[in-house]
Amino acid sequence: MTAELIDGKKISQEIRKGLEKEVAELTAKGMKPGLAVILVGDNPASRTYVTSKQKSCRAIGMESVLIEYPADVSEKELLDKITELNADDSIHGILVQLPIPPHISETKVIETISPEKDVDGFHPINIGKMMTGQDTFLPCTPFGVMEMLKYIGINPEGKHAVIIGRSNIVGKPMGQLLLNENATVTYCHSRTSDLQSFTKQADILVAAVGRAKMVKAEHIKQGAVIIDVGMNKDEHGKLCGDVDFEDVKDKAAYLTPVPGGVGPMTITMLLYNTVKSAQNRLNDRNGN
Ligand SMILES: Nc1nc2c(c(=O)[nH]1)N[C@@H](CN(C=O)c1ccc(C(=O)N[C@@H](CCC(=O)O)C(=O)O)cc1)CN2
Repeated sequence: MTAELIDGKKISQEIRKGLEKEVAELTAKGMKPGLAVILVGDNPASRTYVTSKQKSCRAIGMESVLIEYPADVSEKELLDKITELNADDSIHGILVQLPIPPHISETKVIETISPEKDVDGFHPINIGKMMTGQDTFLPCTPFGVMEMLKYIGINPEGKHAVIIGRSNIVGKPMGQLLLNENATVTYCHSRTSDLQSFTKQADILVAAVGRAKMVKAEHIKQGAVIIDVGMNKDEHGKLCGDVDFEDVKDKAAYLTPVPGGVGPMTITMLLYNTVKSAQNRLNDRNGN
Protein backbone atom coordinates (compact mmCIF):
# COMPACT_ATOMS: atom_id res chain seq x y z
CA MET A 1 0.00 0.00 0.00
CA THR A 2 1.22 3.50 -0.79
CA ALA A 3 0.28 6.36 1.52
CA GLU A 4 -2.32 8.86 0.39
CA LEU A 5 -0.78 12.32 0.05
CA ILE A 6 -2.34 15.14 2.05
CA ASP A 7 -2.19 17.97 -0.47
CA GLY A 8 -1.72 21.24 1.46
CA LYS A 9 -1.89 23.31 -1.71
CA LYS A 10 -5.28 21.90 -2.71
CA ILE A 11 -6.77 22.23 0.79
CA SER A 12 -5.38 25.77 0.97
CA GLN A 13 -6.99 26.72 -2.34
CA GLU A 14 -10.40 25.58 -1.12
CA ILE A 15 -10.11 27.47 2.18
CA ARG A 16 -8.78 30.59 0.42
CA LYS A 17 -11.74 30.57 -2.00
CA GLY A 18 -14.10 30.84 0.99
CA LEU A 19 -11.95 33.55 2.56
CA GLU A 20 -11.96 35.59 -0.66
CA LYS A 21 -15.76 35.82 -0.44
CA GLU A 22 -15.60 36.90 3.20
CA VAL A 23 -12.99 39.54 2.35
CA ALA A 24 -15.28 40.96 -0.37
CA GLU A 25 -18.19 41.13 2.09
CA LEU A 26 -16.07 42.79 4.79
CA THR A 27 -14.65 45.25 2.26
CA ALA A 28 -18.17 46.18 1.12
CA LYS A 29 -18.97 46.95 4.78
CA GLY A 30 -15.90 49.23 5.07
CA MET A 31 -13.73 46.70 6.93
CA LYS A 32 -11.16 45.51 4.39
CA PRO A 33 -8.86 43.11 6.29
CA GLY A 34 -5.30 44.45 6.61
CA LEU A 35 -2.15 42.60 7.68
CA ALA A 36 1.12 44.24 8.76
CA VAL A 37 4.21 42.05 8.44
CA ILE A 38 7.47 43.14 10.05
CA LEU A 39 10.72 41.72 8.72
CA VAL A 40 13.95 42.34 10.63
CA GLY A 41 17.24 41.62 8.82
CA ASP A 42 17.75 39.78 5.56
CA ASN A 43 17.36 36.07 6.26
CA PRO A 44 16.55 34.73 2.74
CA ALA A 45 14.06 32.12 3.99
CA SER A 46 12.21 34.73 6.06
CA ARG A 47 12.07 37.01 3.01
CA THR A 48 10.57 34.18 0.94
CA TYR A 49 7.91 33.58 3.59
CA VAL A 50 6.94 37.27 4.01
CA THR A 51 6.77 37.72 0.22
CA SER A 52 4.50 34.71 0.03
CA LYS A 53 2.32 36.09 2.86
CA GLN A 54 1.94 39.42 1.05
CA LYS A 55 1.12 37.82 -2.30
CA SER A 56 -1.41 35.51 -0.65
CA CYS A 57 -3.13 38.45 1.09
CA ARG A 58 -3.42 40.41 -2.13
CA ALA A 59 -4.64 37.40 -4.11
CA ILE A 60 -7.78 37.26 -1.95
CA GLY A 61 -8.30 41.04 -1.88
CA MET A 62 -6.75 41.81 1.51
CA GLU A 63 -4.45 44.73 2.27
CA SER A 64 -0.88 43.88 3.23
CA VAL A 65 1.88 46.16 4.46
CA LEU A 66 5.52 45.10 4.76
CA ILE A 67 7.69 46.98 7.23
CA GLU A 68 11.40 46.24 6.97
CA TYR A 69 14.21 46.95 9.40
CA PRO A 70 17.94 46.24 9.23
CA ALA A 71 19.25 43.50 11.53
CA ASP A 72 20.72 46.11 13.94
CA VAL A 73 17.42 47.94 14.57
CA SER A 74 16.97 48.71 18.26
CA GLU A 75 14.42 46.81 20.30
CA LYS A 76 12.78 50.13 21.22
CA GLU A 77 12.27 51.17 17.59
CA LEU A 78 10.66 47.82 16.82
CA LEU A 79 8.39 47.90 19.88
CA ASP A 80 7.38 51.52 19.12
CA LYS A 81 6.34 50.48 15.60
CA ILE A 82 4.24 47.62 16.99
CA THR A 83 2.56 50.06 19.41
CA GLU A 84 1.79 52.37 16.48
CA LEU A 85 0.29 49.47 14.48
CA ASN A 86 -1.79 48.40 17.50
CA ALA A 87 -3.54 51.80 17.25
CA ASP A 88 -3.95 51.75 13.45
CA ASP A 89 -7.59 50.98 12.55
CA SER A 90 -6.71 49.84 9.01
CA ILE A 91 -4.56 47.02 10.42
CA HIS A 92 -6.31 43.91 11.79
CA GLY A 93 -3.31 41.60 12.04
CA ILE A 94 0.31 42.20 13.06
CA LEU A 95 3.16 39.72 12.90
CA VAL A 96 6.90 39.88 13.29
CA GLN A 97 8.57 37.26 11.13
CA LEU A 98 10.65 34.88 13.27
CA PRO A 99 13.49 34.38 13.94
CA ILE A 100 14.59 37.87 15.00
CA PRO A 101 18.15 38.93 15.92
CA PRO A 102 19.25 37.89 19.44
CA HIS A 103 19.60 41.46 20.83
CA ILE A 104 15.79 41.79 20.58
CA SER A 105 13.60 39.97 23.08
CA GLU A 106 11.17 37.68 21.26
CA THR A 107 9.01 37.61 24.39
CA LYS A 108 8.75 41.41 24.51
CA VAL A 109 7.94 41.56 20.79
CA ILE A 110 5.17 38.98 21.09
CA GLU A 111 3.75 40.55 24.24
CA THR A 112 3.71 44.04 22.70
CA ILE A 113 1.41 42.95 19.88
CA SER A 114 -2.19 43.53 20.96
CA PRO A 115 -3.86 40.13 21.58
CA GLU A 116 -6.74 41.36 19.35
CA LYS A 117 -4.29 41.70 16.42
CA ASP A 118 -2.05 38.72 17.23
CA VAL A 119 -2.90 36.70 14.12
CA ASP A 120 0.11 34.42 14.71
CA GLY A 121 -1.60 33.29 17.92
CA PHE A 122 1.65 33.56 19.93
CA HIS A 123 0.58 36.05 22.65
CA PRO A 124 0.35 34.40 26.11
CA ILE A 125 -3.28 35.57 26.41
CA ASN A 126 -4.17 33.77 23.18
CA ILE A 127 -2.10 30.72 24.15
CA GLY A 128 -3.97 30.64 27.50
CA LYS A 129 -7.31 30.83 25.70
CA MET A 130 -6.26 28.01 23.38
CA MET A 131 -5.25 25.89 26.38
CA THR A 132 -8.61 26.42 28.04
CA GLY A 133 -10.52 25.71 24.83
CA GLN A 134 -11.76 29.29 24.33
CA ASP A 135 -12.29 30.91 20.94
CA THR A 136 -9.09 32.72 19.91
CA PHE A 137 -6.42 33.03 17.22
CA LEU A 138 -4.72 29.64 16.95
CA PRO A 139 -1.02 29.36 15.99
CA CYS A 140 -1.05 29.01 12.20
CA THR A 141 1.04 25.86 11.64
CA PRO A 142 -0.71 23.58 14.18
CA PHE A 143 -4.05 25.11 13.17
CA GLY A 144 -3.25 24.18 9.56
CA VAL A 145 -2.43 20.61 10.59
CA MET A 146 -5.80 20.30 12.37
CA GLU A 147 -7.54 21.51 9.20
CA MET A 148 -5.64 18.92 7.17
CA LEU A 149 -6.76 16.14 9.51
CA LYS A 150 -10.35 17.38 9.28
CA TYR A 151 -10.13 17.46 5.46
CA ILE A 152 -9.05 13.81 5.22
CA GLY A 153 -11.71 12.78 7.75
CA ILE A 154 -9.39 11.84 10.63
CA ASN A 155 -10.99 12.50 14.02
CA PRO A 156 -8.22 12.68 16.68
CA GLU A 157 -10.59 11.49 19.44
CA GLY A 158 -9.20 8.36 21.11
CA LYS A 159 -6.12 8.32 18.84
CA HIS A 160 -2.58 8.33 20.16
CA ALA A 161 -0.86 11.44 18.77
CA VAL A 162 2.90 11.69 19.16
CA ILE A 163 4.62 15.03 18.60
CA ILE A 164 8.37 15.15 18.01
CA GLY A 165 9.39 18.69 18.98
CA ARG A 166 8.40 21.11 21.73
CA SER A 167 8.80 24.58 20.23
CA ASN A 168 6.43 27.30 21.39
CA ILE A 169 5.18 27.96 17.86
CA VAL A 170 4.63 24.39 16.63
CA GLY A 171 5.24 21.43 18.97
CA LYS A 172 3.59 22.63 22.17
CA PRO A 173 0.44 24.12 20.59
CA MET A 174 0.17 21.12 18.23
CA GLY A 175 -0.16 18.77 21.19
CA GLN A 176 -2.65 21.08 22.89
CA LEU A 177 -4.92 21.30 19.83
CA LEU A 178 -4.90 17.52 19.48
CA LEU A 179 -5.66 17.18 23.20
CA ASN A 180 -8.55 19.66 22.80
CA GLU A 181 -9.94 17.19 20.25
CA ASN A 182 -9.60 14.30 22.76
CA ALA A 183 -6.45 12.67 21.42
CA THR A 184 -4.02 11.05 23.85
CA VAL A 185 -0.87 13.09 23.39
CA THR A 186 2.80 12.24 23.90
CA TYR A 187 5.55 14.83 23.45
CA CYS A 188 9.02 13.66 22.39
CA HIS A 189 12.08 15.90 22.14
CA SER A 190 15.87 16.00 22.01
CA ARG A 191 16.20 14.45 25.49
CA THR A 192 13.69 11.63 24.90
CA SER A 193 15.30 8.22 25.41
CA ASP A 194 14.28 5.51 22.98
CA LEU A 195 12.32 7.81 20.65
CA GLN A 196 11.25 4.89 18.47
CA SER A 197 9.39 3.18 21.33
CA PHE A 198 7.03 6.21 21.40
CA THR A 199 6.78 7.02 17.70
CA LYS A 200 5.91 3.42 16.84
CA GLN A 201 2.77 3.74 18.98
CA ALA A 202 1.52 6.81 17.11
CA ASP A 203 -1.74 6.75 15.17
CA ILE A 204 -0.90 10.36 14.28
CA LEU A 205 2.78 11.33 14.20
CA VAL A 206 3.79 14.98 13.88
CA ALA A 207 7.47 15.62 13.15
CA ALA A 208 8.60 19.15 13.99
CA VAL A 209 12.26 18.86 14.95
CA GLY A 210 14.20 20.46 12.09
CA ARG A 211 16.37 17.42 11.26
CA ALA A 212 16.34 16.34 7.62
CA LYS A 213 14.72 12.94 6.97
CA MET A 214 15.18 11.69 10.55
CA VAL A 215 11.86 9.82 10.70
CA LYS A 216 12.31 6.46 8.94
CA ALA A 217 9.99 3.52 8.31
CA GLU A 218 11.30 1.83 11.48
CA HIS A 219 9.96 4.77 13.56
CA ILE A 220 6.34 4.45 12.46
CA LYS A 221 3.37 2.15 12.90
CA GLN A 222 1.78 0.52 9.83
CA GLY A 223 -1.14 2.71 8.68
CA ALA A 224 -0.19 5.81 10.69
CA VAL A 225 -0.98 9.39 9.66
CA ILE A 226 2.36 11.17 9.24
CA ILE A 227 2.49 14.97 9.36
CA ASP A 228 5.81 16.54 8.39
CA VAL A 229 6.35 20.08 9.63
CA GLY A 230 10.09 20.08 8.86
CA MET A 231 11.68 22.49 6.41
CA ASN A 232 15.29 21.41 5.80
CA LYS A 233 17.85 21.07 3.03
CA ASP A 234 19.05 17.55 2.12
CA GLU A 235 22.62 16.58 1.20
CA HIS A 236 22.03 17.96 -2.34
CA GLY A 237 20.66 21.28 -1.06
CA LYS A 238 17.09 20.26 -1.95
CA LEU A 239 14.17 21.19 0.32
CA CYS A 240 13.01 18.25 2.45
CA GLY A 241 11.11 17.54 5.64
CA ASP A 242 11.90 15.79 8.92
CA VAL A 243 10.41 12.60 7.48
CA ASP A 244 12.20 10.37 4.98
CA PHE A 245 9.34 10.40 2.46
CA GLU A 246 10.62 7.54 0.28
CA ASP A 247 11.30 5.32 3.29
CA VAL A 248 7.88 5.74 4.97
CA LYS A 249 5.55 6.09 1.97
CA ASP A 250 4.69 2.38 1.75
CA LYS A 251 4.02 2.04 5.48
CA ALA A 252 1.99 5.17 6.30
CA ALA A 253 -1.72 5.55 5.47
CA TYR A 254 -1.50 9.33 4.97
CA LEU A 255 1.54 11.52 4.50
CA THR A 256 2.17 15.24 3.99
CA PRO A 257 4.75 16.14 1.33
CA VAL A 258 7.46 18.81 1.70
CA PRO A 259 7.07 21.15 -0.11
CA GLY A 260 3.34 21.40 -0.67
CA GLY A 261 2.10 20.05 2.66
CA VAL A 262 1.95 21.94 5.93
CA GLY A 263 3.80 25.06 4.62
CA PRO A 264 0.99 26.43 2.43
CA MET A 265 -1.51 25.71 5.24
CA THR A 266 0.50 27.92 7.62
CA ILE A 267 -0.07 30.91 5.34
CA THR A 268 -3.72 30.01 4.73
CA MET A 269 -4.47 29.96 8.46
CA LEU A 270 -2.73 33.34 8.81
CA LEU A 271 -5.18 34.71 6.23
CA TYR A 272 -8.02 33.02 8.12
CA ASN A 273 -6.96 34.63 11.42
CA THR A 274 -6.65 38.08 9.83
CA VAL A 275 -10.12 37.83 8.28
CA LYS A 276 -11.45 36.68 11.68
CA SER A 277 -9.83 39.71 13.33
CA ALA A 278 -11.49 42.09 10.84
CA GLN A 279 -14.82 40.32 11.42
CA ASN A 280 -14.35 40.74 15.21
CA ARG A 281 -13.73 44.46 14.67
CA LEU A 282 -16.89 44.79 12.55
CA ASN A 283 -18.90 43.00 15.24
CA ASP A 284 -17.49 45.42 17.87
CA ARG A 285 -18.34 48.39 15.67
CA ASN A 286 -21.89 47.12 15.22
CA GLY A 287 -22.23 46.45 18.95
CA ASN A 288 -22.63 42.66 18.48
N1 LIG B 1 5.91 35.12 12.80
C1 LIG B 1 6.09 33.87 12.34
N2 LIG B 1 7.33 33.44 12.02
C2 LIG B 1 7.49 32.16 11.57
C3 LIG B 1 6.38 31.30 11.39
C4 LIG B 1 5.10 31.79 11.75
O1 LIG B 1 4.06 31.05 11.66
N3 LIG B 1 4.99 33.07 12.20
N4 LIG B 1 6.55 30.04 10.82
C5 LIG B 1 7.80 29.72 10.15
C6 LIG B 1 7.93 30.18 8.73
N5 LIG B 1 6.69 30.26 7.92
C7 LIG B 1 5.83 31.26 8.17
O2 LIG B 1 6.15 32.30 8.65
C8 LIG B 1 6.49 29.42 6.78
C9 LIG B 1 7.36 28.40 6.44
C10 LIG B 1 7.17 27.68 5.26
C11 LIG B 1 6.10 27.95 4.43
C12 LIG B 1 5.90 27.26 3.11
O3 LIG B 1 4.91 27.48 2.46
N6 LIG B 1 6.84 26.44 2.67
C13 LIG B 1 6.76 25.85 1.34
C14 LIG B 1 8.14 25.73 0.77
C15 LIG B 1 8.79 27.08 0.62
C16 LIG B 1 10.15 27.01 -0.07
O4 LIG B 1 10.18 26.59 -1.22
O5 LIG B 1 11.14 27.38 0.57
C17 LIG B 1 6.11 24.47 1.41
O6 LIG B 1 6.22 23.79 2.45
O7 LIG B 1 5.51 24.08 0.42
C18 LIG B 1 5.24 28.95 4.77
C19 LIG B 1 5.42 29.68 5.93
C20 LIG B 1 8.96 30.34 10.93
N7 LIG B 1 8.73 31.71 11.23
